[in-house]
Amino acid sequence: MRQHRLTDRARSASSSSCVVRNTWHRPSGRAAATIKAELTVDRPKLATPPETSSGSSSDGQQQLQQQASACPFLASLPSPPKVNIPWHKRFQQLFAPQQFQATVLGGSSSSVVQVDKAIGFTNFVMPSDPELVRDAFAGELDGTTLQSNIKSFVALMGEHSLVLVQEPRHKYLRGLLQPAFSGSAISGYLPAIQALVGRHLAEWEAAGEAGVQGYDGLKLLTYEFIISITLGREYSRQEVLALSEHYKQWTSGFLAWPWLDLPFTAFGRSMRARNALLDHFQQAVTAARCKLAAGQQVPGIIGSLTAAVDEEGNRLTDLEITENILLLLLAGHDTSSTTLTRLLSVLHDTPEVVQQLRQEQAAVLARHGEQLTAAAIKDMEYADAVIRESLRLDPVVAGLFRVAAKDIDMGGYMVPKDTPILLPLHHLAVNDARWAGQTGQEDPASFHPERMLTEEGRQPGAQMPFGSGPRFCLGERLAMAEMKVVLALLMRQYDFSVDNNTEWMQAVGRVPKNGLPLKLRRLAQPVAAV
Ligand code: HEM
Repeated sequence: MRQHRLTDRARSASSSSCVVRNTWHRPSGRAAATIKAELTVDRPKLATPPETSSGSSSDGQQQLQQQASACPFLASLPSPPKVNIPWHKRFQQLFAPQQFQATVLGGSSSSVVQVDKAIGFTNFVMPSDPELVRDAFAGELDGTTLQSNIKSFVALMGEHSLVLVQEPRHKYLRGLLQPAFSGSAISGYLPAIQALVGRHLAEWEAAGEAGVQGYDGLKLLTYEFIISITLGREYSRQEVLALSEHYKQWTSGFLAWPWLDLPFTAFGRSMRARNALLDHFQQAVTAARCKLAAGQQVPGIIGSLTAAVDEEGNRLTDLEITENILLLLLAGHDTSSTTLTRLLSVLHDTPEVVQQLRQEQAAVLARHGEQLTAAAIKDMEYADAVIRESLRLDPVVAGLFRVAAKDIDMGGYMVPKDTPILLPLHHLAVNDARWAGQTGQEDPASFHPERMLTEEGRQPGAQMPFGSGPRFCLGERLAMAEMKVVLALLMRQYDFSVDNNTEWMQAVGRVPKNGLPLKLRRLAQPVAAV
């Protein structure tokens, strides 16, 4: 069905006419043609939004007060239909975001809904159309949306953190960080990644029948990975564990009350841990700058960051580098470990997928040899599909917030300036229209990597596990390379089993309550080139 979507964007607010840029939403989801139209609109009566129910409307009589926009066109639009979510269900937002999103969107066929404030919880609008979600991501570039910042997050991340700075500073900073994540940079990290993953697999094998806690093992692996690839050297286990203690203390502050930065408060302890991490990174930056000054190469992401220079010859300051290394620790650690944990769990139950992965490795070995080069990683199409399919069913980042930077038209509804916009990434991924109505192996609820290899499956569809727009995950290629190295080395040399008899709890993504006990046995006949 052809749907009309007016996005934004009042230019003149003072008269009864405003210039609006119209975009027409095509069912293909491709970027729409943009036309400028001069609209002269009589200010109509303000619309009262229809109310939809999640089965729990407070009194069924509530009428939303539409906030009037200064732009007559925007003022003529209705507010998104309201969904009433009882207070106790609002906690799902924290502990079961996927269920929360289904609760909010389940009862409405509208492309956008709104939810009121509740004690301790913000109000927000939630778009259910993937193209509106992409627009909200992209809106940071044309000033219609902003990244949302919460106080504790700003204090703990630091004002130079890429994830917090707003446009146009964000674009500038990202441009300086980008080379550290280019194809050639990742190619350079691959030998270290292969050696590191090989060491961890050998340790798990050495645990024999006692096995290891798979989730903890993967967390240690991805932590060591991000520390050593970022700081450009091998770290001893002792060093990794010491830094990991600071990391845990630091991240615990994200849930703490952020106004009392004192030694005995959780937030204060978290800030101390942040400082300890920054001190460590500062020493590494100083050493890297000395090496660069002496004309030596500095390996790792830190080498790229200390060498980065803009068109006018400006470099990143020490604080910009150290605060962004802190961000990489956060962005690149739990995300990959949770995805890999889910992967081990699902592969345990799908031996036919394991078999396919092994066949692919036999072919990759034949074409590229033992070394996992950039070409070999690129050649692992099936492993790529397996990871993307796992992220479809369980995107680690279940949802993200943005804020309306001004009054905007979202799918034909008026969303006032400063309204939080909750982007339901999990709900979109599992309800992707590409697989709707399929049955058997292809049922949308089934793990079926082959769907990702079809022409349709190669398109992004409603799946955005790495986000979209100007803040699309900077580490996506590095994360995919890391996860493919783990899959490749595991499949080539080992048989494995996990204890899947567990509940999954919400943390950064869903994690196993039982720690996912894991046993690794070396294959009697390792996968060989064919
Ligand atoms: C499975 C693994 C990963 C997933 C699912 C993931 C997901 C995401 C998502 C959804 C965003 C967008 C956030 C937003 O729009 O506000 C993001 C941003 C980001 N990610 Fe990842 N990520 C992963 C791994 C990594 C790794 C390994 C690194 C670095 C080593 C990394 C670095 C970043 C950075 C720096 C940003 C901020 C980009 C910006 O604001 O411009 N990520 N990631």
